[in-house]
Amino acid sequence: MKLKTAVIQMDIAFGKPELNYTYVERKIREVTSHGNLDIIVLPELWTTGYDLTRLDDIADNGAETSKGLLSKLAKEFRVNIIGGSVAKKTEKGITNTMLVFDRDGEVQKEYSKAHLFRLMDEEKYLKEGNEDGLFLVDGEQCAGVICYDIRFPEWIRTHMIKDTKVLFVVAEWPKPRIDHWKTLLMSRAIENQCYVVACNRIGSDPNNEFGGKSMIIGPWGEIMAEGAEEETVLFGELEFEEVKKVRKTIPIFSDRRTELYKL
Ligand SMILES: NC(=O)CCC(=O)C(=O)O
Repeated sequence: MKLKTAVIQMDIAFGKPELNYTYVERKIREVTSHGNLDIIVLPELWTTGYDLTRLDDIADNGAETSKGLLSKLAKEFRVNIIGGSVAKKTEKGITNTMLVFDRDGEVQKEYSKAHLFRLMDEEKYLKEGNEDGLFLVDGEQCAGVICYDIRFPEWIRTHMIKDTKVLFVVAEWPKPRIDHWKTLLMSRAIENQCYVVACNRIGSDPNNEFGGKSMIIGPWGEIMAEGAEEETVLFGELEFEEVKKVRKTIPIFSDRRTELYKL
């Protein structure tokens, strides 16, 4: 089975959810008009950007508005949507939450960022998640994590030992560390022998310039598509048989010596 995937690398209007909703709807209508797509991926915090000091006013209550829009589009175009993440207002606080929809527009997963990034003050305004990022896409095991999460290989590995074939990464990764971004994504793909589909934003906000370089990486570590620093859509086909082949050639999952690993 081959899944045609589109990664929407976009700018985000700082603290202006309405503008971002309009933009994302237009963009999804545009990419789906190019032909049959199976998966669409959006970046981190695409409704608000990192306007953290105003989150009390602009975070999405229960993520209901974001869910309404993405569910409608997923159903209309019969496409899976890895809906980046949004600032979700809950009774316990605001979370940075990934929303995943299947082709019927049903929510398949909500994953809240487990590792909050202090360099961008996340811990002051957001509550961390405590659940895994596992979900199925068309019946195949996938996982999703958010930006800084990729610096924790042990967190990613806990997802990968479930025979997970694709790791989706949604991000707002700043330009000064874009080499880390690329190296970390490549490493996660090679060490887990999986596809990595990573969506970063471009543009800037009052505190950061973001680096783009969204990527689709194959299970052998090959770069299948890479964005520049401008608005773009990356396309790639994910073929689950490829993951099986790589894992058979170098069987790292069965060669693991977990009795030696003291974490
Ligand atoms: N939004 C984020 O989590 C950014 C993570 C980051 O920049 C890093 O260097 O890690």
